[in-house]
Amino acid sequence: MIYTCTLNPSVDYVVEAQQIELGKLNRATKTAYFPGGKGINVSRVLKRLHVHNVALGFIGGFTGQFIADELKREHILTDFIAVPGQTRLNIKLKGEKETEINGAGPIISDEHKEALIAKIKQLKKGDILVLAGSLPPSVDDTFYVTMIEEAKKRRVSVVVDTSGNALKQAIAYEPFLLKPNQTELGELFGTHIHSRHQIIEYGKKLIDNGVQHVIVSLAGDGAILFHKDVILIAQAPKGIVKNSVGAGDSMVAGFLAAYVNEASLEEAFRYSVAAGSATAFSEDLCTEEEVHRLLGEVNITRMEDRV
Ligand SMILES: Nc1ncnc2c1ncn2[C@@H]1O[C@H](COP(=O)(O)OP(=O)(O)O)[C@@H](O)[C@H]1O
Ligand SMILES: O=P(O)(O)OC[C@H]1O[C@](O)(COP(=O)(O)O)[C@@H](O)[C@@H]1O
Repeated sequence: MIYTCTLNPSVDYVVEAQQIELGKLNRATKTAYFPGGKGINVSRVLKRLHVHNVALGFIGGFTGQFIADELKREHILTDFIAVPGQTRLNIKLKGEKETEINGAGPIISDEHKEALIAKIKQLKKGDILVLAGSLPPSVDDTFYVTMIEEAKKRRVSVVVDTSGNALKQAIAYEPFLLKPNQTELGELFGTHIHSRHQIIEYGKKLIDNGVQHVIVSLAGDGAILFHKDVILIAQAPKGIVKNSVGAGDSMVAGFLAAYVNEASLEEAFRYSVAAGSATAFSEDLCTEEEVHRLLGEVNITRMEDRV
């Protein structure tokens, strides 16, 4: 079974306006609410690709209830821990440019943290645990390490899609998959990445450190996959971007969906990039139909001689 874990879910409130001027009254032309947070997005895309999974994490208040209701409506299994306070509301402003304001999230007590660890202790050999997104301010960034340690004791494969220190600490545990974007990859090594050459250099370092698969996502420029001695470079399909929120999460889901269906590495990567782009070209997350439509448009080349 695949378990996703979102410590800090969100209701993503997407607001479109012709132009947005700070300090003035702006009128929206369109608004929408989506259940969000990185693990929850992974769960929603997996389900659309017919892969059963369970969404774990903390939810609270009317925003948390909205997430629980929406996932139920989509027939996604959940095992959330209800906490006092409100799940955050993340604002995604779409004017001439995309601007995001992500909330901080509620306070999580030690008792609730322990309740989540108890759920991780129930996982079994062969399960996959996806740890995705930021941590609420009251949760120390070593909490992911605690969860990874419990998962690894049980031979559960761990996927990590977060940033900052939490991501840095995860590397020592040789996760199954990391999906940093270019900025996050640079942060991991305390640098800014400006070239393809640097992406290759730092991607290889992650593999040399024991990470099993690394996908560095490059938004409209596609992605690069690293695994053992293999480096695959994908060009993303071209299209009109409607809402790129969740594109990275869709990549993780696409890769896992193909992996559990025993696809080859290249096919799993193709599926991953198609899912990311299908989400970027959709208002909500991708549909299976759109992912399949884009598969043939993902151009993958192999970088020879990984030395
Ligand atoms: N403008 C775009 N055109 C085509 N595909 C895109 C675009 N933006 C994102 N994608 C797809 O989504 C994937 C993840 O996007 P990215 O923005 O790098 O992730 P994140 O949201 O994690 O930063 C990309 O690798 C690509 O496949
Ligand atoms: O946990 P964080 O880092 O604040 O990110 C949460 C946000 O990320 C998202 O999961 C989208 O992530 P991506 O665009 O990176 O795929 C939104 O649904 C949510 O608002």
